[in-house]
Amino acid sequence: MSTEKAPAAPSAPSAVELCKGVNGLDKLVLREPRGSSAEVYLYGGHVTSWKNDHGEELLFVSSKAVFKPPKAIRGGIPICFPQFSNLGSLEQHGFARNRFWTIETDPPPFPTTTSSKTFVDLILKPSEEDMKIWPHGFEFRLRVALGPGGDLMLTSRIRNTNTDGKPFTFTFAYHTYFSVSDISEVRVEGLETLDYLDNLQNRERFTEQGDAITFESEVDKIYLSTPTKIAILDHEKKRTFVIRKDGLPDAVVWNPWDKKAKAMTDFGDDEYKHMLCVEAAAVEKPITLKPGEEWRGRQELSAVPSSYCSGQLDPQKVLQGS
Ligand SMILES: O=P(O)(O)OC[C@H]1O[C@@H](O)[C@H](O)[C@@H](O)[C@@H]1O
Repeated sequence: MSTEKAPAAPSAPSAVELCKGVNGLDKLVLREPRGSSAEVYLYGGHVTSWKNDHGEELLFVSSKAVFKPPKAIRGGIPICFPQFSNLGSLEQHGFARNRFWTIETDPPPFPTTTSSKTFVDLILKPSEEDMKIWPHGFEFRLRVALGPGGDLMLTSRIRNTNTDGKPFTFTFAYHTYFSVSDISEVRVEGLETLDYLDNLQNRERFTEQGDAITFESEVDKIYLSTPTKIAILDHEKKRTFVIRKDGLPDAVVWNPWDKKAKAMTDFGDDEYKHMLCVEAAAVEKPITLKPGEEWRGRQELSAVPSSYCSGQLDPQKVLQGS
């Protein structure tokens, strides 16, 4: 009887790899066979890169971003939790974006199975220090997945693990920085005629006009009860980003423009021209969870050639002649 081992099958390159990023911080790199990729830092549970199958970067990260705690990384997809903006007693946008998350190898099953095989599961639990500023037990599970066609999917599951019987309340946002060629050539579709709170005018409530949103000055608005699908059309790049969201009724639209850009130390003076934040969020109606309850909020991003998506060139509409 031969004791020789059969030759090992050639191993495929690992779809998810843990390596060192800027300043030696741990990051995970997800790769899809067709070429798309994503990067996630354990610091902040923060997606810092999403590339299509041509290797083009789709997210904006500032050239001046500081990859050093306690500063949150400027760009990519910071997670705002348990507080959006300054709507509470915590630091701006909460603390999840500047804590170290851990990899969870065997998370509780998802109610629906995703088609993606390229994903990573992270978890954040409060430290003793966190409990002093926000006295609640929670488990925040984040799955970052890359679809076969290059779609980037983020699913958050937040569970109340309080043992004192108390509920807790939070606000939330996926603070996504999209990379755009020229902000003055960009428009956002899906928010027309909606009500919004204007952060630049004491969060006063206004109603958006009927046209797609375009940009010619600073914008900082919280659109309320938005549709599940929002599109960002980048004419120069001939690219459309489609945001699909679930459990996140609001959408924050932010561009700091020139003056605020200059005031931010971790943001280049002219970089506002090349980014736009459209943030799937739950802000107006905070989420309350009783002990044992879990909330789920999901965002799915895709980047498609514009001609397939803009209202006028929708192939269905062209076929129907409307
Ligand atoms: O500088 P930060 O804390 O990352 O926040 C950036 C911006 O984030 C947006 O979501 C807010 O609406 C803005 O008001 C804020 O300026």
